[in-house]
Amino acid sequence: MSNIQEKLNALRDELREHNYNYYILDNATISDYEFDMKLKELQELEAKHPEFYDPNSPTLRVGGQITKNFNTVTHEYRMYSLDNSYSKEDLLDWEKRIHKILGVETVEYTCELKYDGASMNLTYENGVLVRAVTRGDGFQGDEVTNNIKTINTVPLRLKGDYPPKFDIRGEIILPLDGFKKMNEERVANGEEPYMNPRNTASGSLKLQDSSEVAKRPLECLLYSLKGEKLPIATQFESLQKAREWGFKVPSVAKVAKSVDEILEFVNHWENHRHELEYEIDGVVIKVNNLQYQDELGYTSKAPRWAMAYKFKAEQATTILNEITYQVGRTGAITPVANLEPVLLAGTTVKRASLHNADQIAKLDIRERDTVFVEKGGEIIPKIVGVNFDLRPADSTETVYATHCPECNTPLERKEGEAQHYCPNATGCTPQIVGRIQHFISRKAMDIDGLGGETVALLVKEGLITNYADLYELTKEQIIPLERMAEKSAENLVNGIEASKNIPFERVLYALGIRYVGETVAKKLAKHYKSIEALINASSDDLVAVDEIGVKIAESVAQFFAEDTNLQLIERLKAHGVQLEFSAAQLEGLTDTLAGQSFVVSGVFEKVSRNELKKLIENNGGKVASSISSKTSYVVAGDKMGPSKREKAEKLNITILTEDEFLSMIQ
Ligand SMILES: NC(=O)c1ccc[n+]([C@@H]2O[C@H](COP(=O)([O-])OP(=O)(O)OC[C@H]3O[C@@H](n4cnc5c(N)ncnc54)[C@H](O)[C@@H]3O)[C@@H](O)[C@H]2O)c1
Ligand SMILES: [Zn+2]
Repeated sequence: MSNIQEKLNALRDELREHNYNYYILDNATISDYEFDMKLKELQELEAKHPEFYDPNSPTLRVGGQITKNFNTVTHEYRMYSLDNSYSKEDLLDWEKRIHKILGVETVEYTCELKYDGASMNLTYENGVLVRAVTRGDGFQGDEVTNNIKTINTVPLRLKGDYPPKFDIRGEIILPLDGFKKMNEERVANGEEPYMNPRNTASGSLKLQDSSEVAKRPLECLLYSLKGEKLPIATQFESLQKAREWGFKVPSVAKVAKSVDEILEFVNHWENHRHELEYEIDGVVIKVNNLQYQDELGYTSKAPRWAMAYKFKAEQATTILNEITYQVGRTGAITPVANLEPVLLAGTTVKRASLHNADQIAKLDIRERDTVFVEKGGEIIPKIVGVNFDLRPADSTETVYATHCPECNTPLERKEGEAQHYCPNATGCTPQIVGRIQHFISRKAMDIDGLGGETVALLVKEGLITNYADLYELTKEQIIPLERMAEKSAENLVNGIEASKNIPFERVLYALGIRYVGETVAKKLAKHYKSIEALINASSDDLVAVDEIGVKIAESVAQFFAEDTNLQLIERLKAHGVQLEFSAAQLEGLTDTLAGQSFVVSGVFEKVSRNELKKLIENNGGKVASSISSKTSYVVAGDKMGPSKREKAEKLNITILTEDEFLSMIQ
């Protein structure tokens, strides 16, 4: 094999690997810019050496794939990628090509934002959403209609003068605010935060359980119409129409009449991108006239009538002074890069997250290295690479911490987990403080008059070492503390007293059991009704509870296997904290429907649909949203959908009337 051919093959293989990491694993290992530069290198090599043509080259194909987890659907109109440009010269070249093909002197363009998410094709027939399919390899994609239906900004029914049948394309994105909230919740539950909004949006579409997708604040931004004889003449008009029919189409799009006007739009958004509620990675420029678009057509991978102008991720170069380690409330260790301060995306950055030991090893990051720092949608900036040319000659490989920086206990790492842990839960200060801070937090015991800093102070002064100690604090102990006075001390003690009324499910969440977030705590509380019953449940019992997986079950069982935890619970109980359902909560709760799954459809007479669902759950049953072979009963009211009825009959599932259902729980 010739050298050139070897090089071509190596580049193609490398890019295929990156495509796989990016589209399938949602876990890219190089920046988009680096990827684009490598792709460009391959393109140029291939152009010089047509003798090594490969129809499967990454330069000729859309990078994604279909997965085997969903129905595969062939797109009626192929979904393409976009060509990239990074400079004015690139744009001028493109314009020249367009003028030449069309044989005209001036062309109008629509400039739009390039939303950074996952592409989606929606099919509407008679104003109703019938199908949602991912881009896949461009020819075929995964049918994810059920997942897409959970997104509020996807209209299920259109309004206005929509065409009888058409496809519309858009980007599924996760707005920054929602992304931040999801991550805060994950961190509070002792889980690792998601890397960035794009990966999380794209990963969400691949979930098998649409009720999980529904919990994520995804949005769909639309940008293109496809269909036969659509009543539109320009791209700009199609955006307006789509908006009228009920789609979410950002209103910033502009018509430009020259490359200079395009660049004005580009520059504006490069500077103002941080004011948007979601991430963009550039601008998309499209020939406005649809007739012209037809004439220009497509290359093997992208339309000739459109061009992406990509922003480079905002990057800075600086020196990594020191790697330190932070200990979280669950004992999880996070390595932190302490940087020579540097200006990035409008703020001074001094620290960056290094995620875990694998990440450090993968990028071969060392102290005193010159590193590239990027800030995307992440809350904390991250290091994306090292400038190896500037590495000091006496540099040595980073040896990950072996002992806890706070209490010097040897760190542990469980099989299959990325994070190291300090196992010294009861003797390691940040874990002690973190657990108490979690206990008092708003969604947990919500203790008025007590904040995170005061907790740290109380621990430092040796007044408390666990959350049960809070209930033994006296006003006299608190008054002498820094920034405390008679009144604030009184508020604090009253706040602690009042927390004794917080219901059991929130107390359970407050205990800070790993993986037991708000939702899981509610489920467990409802199922077991008292801490006693929960303590006596084995890991196997726990797994049998609906929606409790092995990971959660083991974590719960392990928590209650520890004597120190049991002692804490005894003390909480003695102080009057709610460790079981109250009489009011217990009222109306039974196990009558345990193990049965219900689908509710139609309109009811005696109870509302929501009340009906509540009755099912309160009696131990499960409510599902769609009929499957796992459904035990369908409760049918007036106007039950004919397709649901048909499906239930086909699967031989008993259909109950409202009265029949109510008599089951009498
Ligand atoms: N870092 C990596 O390892 C890696 C690997 C593969 C791909 N990538 C990145 O992905 C890019 C190639 O990806 P691609 O083909 O998915 O897409 P792309 O991001 O280059 O452009 C095409 C996509 O842009 C989206 N888009 C957003 N707003 C749009 C708008 N207003 N109008 C039209 N389309 C809009 C559409 O989903 C469309 O499919 C590469 O250039 C690279 O930057 C990175
Ligand atoms: Zn420790």
